Amino acid sequence: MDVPARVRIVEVGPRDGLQNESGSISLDTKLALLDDLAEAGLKTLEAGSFVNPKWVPQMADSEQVFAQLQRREGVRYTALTPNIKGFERALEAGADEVAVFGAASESFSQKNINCSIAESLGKFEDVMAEARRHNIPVRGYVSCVLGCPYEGDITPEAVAEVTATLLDMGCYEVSLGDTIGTGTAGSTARLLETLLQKFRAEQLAVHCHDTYGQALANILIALQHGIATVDASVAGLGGCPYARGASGNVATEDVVYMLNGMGIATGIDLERLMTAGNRISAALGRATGSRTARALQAG
Ligand SMILES: CC(C)(COP(=O)([O-])OP(=O)([O-])OC[C@H]1O[C@@H](n2cnc3c(N)ncnc32)[C@H](O)[C@@H]1OP(=O)([O-])[O-])[C@@H](O)C(=O)NCCC(=O)NCCSC(=O)C[C@@](C)(O)CC(=O)[O-]
Repeated sequence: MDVPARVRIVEVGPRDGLQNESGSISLDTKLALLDDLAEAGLKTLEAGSFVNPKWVPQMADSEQVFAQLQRREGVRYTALTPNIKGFERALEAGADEVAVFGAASESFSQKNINCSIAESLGKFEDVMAEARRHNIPVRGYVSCVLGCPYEGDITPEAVAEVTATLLDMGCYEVSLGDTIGTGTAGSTARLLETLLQKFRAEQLAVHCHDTYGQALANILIALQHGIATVDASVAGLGGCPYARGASGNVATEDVVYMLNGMGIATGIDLERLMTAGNRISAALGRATGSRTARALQAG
């Protein structure tokens, strides 16, 4: 299959990237990051999450983030909402889109959102009904699609089952989370071959953590299977609080560099994106996790 001519990048750095940081990050730093990312041309920014602040304290100020962010024309500011309480908070805050997040692993579901997969899907139905009433698009996530920190291997059939339920209930797209980054080109291809017998490529996105250095290879496989939505995190920020040792998402800069080289359009300015990555890395007191940024800025 031909690779897509254009790829939409969903920037998850402000949420997935920052949610696991233990030090305090000022509201101004978060707002500057969102502004820098919009300036670089990103059109979908996952700006925060409306979860229990006791479990993910770094996202406790998501209301303030939404209240104070500098909205840009054509940019969608999105948030995670695990249940109706989260949805109500997101609605009140003015999120343009929300995401429900399930898992293909029972153990991960319990650790992450404190309920079974079946219970989580019931909660997402409630979110979906309210979202429909308010015309808010809902994205779905499935975590652990290529491995679980507690259960090990996960079958493509288990992923297909949760994906089907999320799409049936009205998610416009399902993002396939390789939460601990154990997937390889081989396992990604096997997963997608199963999923694409049931779903269209336009219904799927990939969300690759780079823990084992496999993310770009897995994204390339996804592109070759016609998938045209890729999640990424500027400067490779992040890690999942419920998956010990998980590194950040693939760095957005690295994805854009690869796509530029393949002649695939993204609408993103790599220089400006690196500026965004440098600023947030400096604010966090560390070097960027983007190999592209490190190489292009060396010397
Ligand atoms: C899901 C819950 C909320 C269930 O939490 P729970 O404890 O089962 O909820 P509950 O309904 O039993 O309520 C208990 C307390 O939580 C409060 N509560 C209940 N819901 C909310 C809410 N929405 N916002 C704020 N507060 C909430 C509720 O009000 C109550 O407060 P209390 O009466 O004790 O003071 C909890 O387990 C939680 O917050 N978990 C954190 C989940 C999370 O953010 N995980 C990280 C993101 S997922 C991820 O990173 C993976 C992804 C998406 O990137 C893809 C990939 O890489 O695979």
